[in-house]
Amino acid sequence: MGLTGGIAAGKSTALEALERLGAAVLSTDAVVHELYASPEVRDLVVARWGGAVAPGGTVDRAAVAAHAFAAPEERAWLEGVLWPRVGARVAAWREQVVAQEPPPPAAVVETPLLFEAGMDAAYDATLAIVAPEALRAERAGARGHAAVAERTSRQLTQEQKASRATYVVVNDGSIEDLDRKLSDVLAKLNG
Ligand SMILES: CC(C)(COP(=O)(O)OP(=O)(O)OC[C@H]1O[C@@H](n2cnc3c(N)ncnc32)[C@H](O)[C@@H]1O)[C@@H](O)C(=O)NCCC(=O)NCCS
Ligand SMILES: Nc1ncnc2c1ncn2[C@@H]1O[C@H](COP(=O)(O)OP(=O)(O)OP(=O)(O)O)[C@@H](O)[C@H]1O
Repeated sequence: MGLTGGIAAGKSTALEALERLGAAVLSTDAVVHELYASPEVRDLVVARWGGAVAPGGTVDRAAVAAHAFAAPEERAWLEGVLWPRVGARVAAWREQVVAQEPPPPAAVVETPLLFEAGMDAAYDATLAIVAPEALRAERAGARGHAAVAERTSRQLTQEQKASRATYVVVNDGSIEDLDRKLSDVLAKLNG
């Protein structure tokens, strides 16, 4: 199942909850983090944007975001580098999950741009995590990501994500509420 949602809607929190409920889980944001730690991807971004994006040899994600969200062609270049590599990692992970005995109740991949990148076609079902705007703003504020407006403008709205998804979970309560809602989704998925 593919899991998505807007910035700070609670995608990672939902993924953790699904893992507690027994699902096999993978986050493409985490895969992207690993890719920046590889010399191959680091060298590609340094070749494009200069040594200041990897001071001391470690990629500075805020510096990458400043370049990537400054112009559509820069963002497209970065996505062209990362998405095929993310896709290969997801495919390898799925092969490993399929071989698990007993099989997990679900295999869930968190992908922020699931619909925008057309990656939803790779899944039997999709799940959108949504939350009221005020709550998202409050939760995102604690985060302090660079270029939030640019990221948001590149994404579908919460309503659009919800209308495309097989399942929708509103993350407006406690973690226990979220667990219960996700447990219902797993029951439907296997029902
Ligand atoms: C630009 C980068 C370095 C910023 O890193 P940072 O640590 O600040 O953010 P992080 O990666 O944790 O992402 C946080 C959120 O930003 C949003 N976001 C990330 N990339 C994009 C993008 N290309 N377009 C729109 N929103 C995005 C998502 O909602 C995501 O959940 C990084 O996000 C990146 O390399 N993005 C391009 C790859 C991509 O498209 N990733 C999305 C999952 S495949
Ligand atoms: N039900 C909840 N109750 C309390 N706090 C929550 C709940 N859901 C999420 N949060 C908090 O809100 C913040 C954002 O949640 P989370 O990181 O899961 O969102 P995300 O959609 O993965 O964000 P991003 O777009 O930044 O990757 C986190 O600090 C998380 O702990």
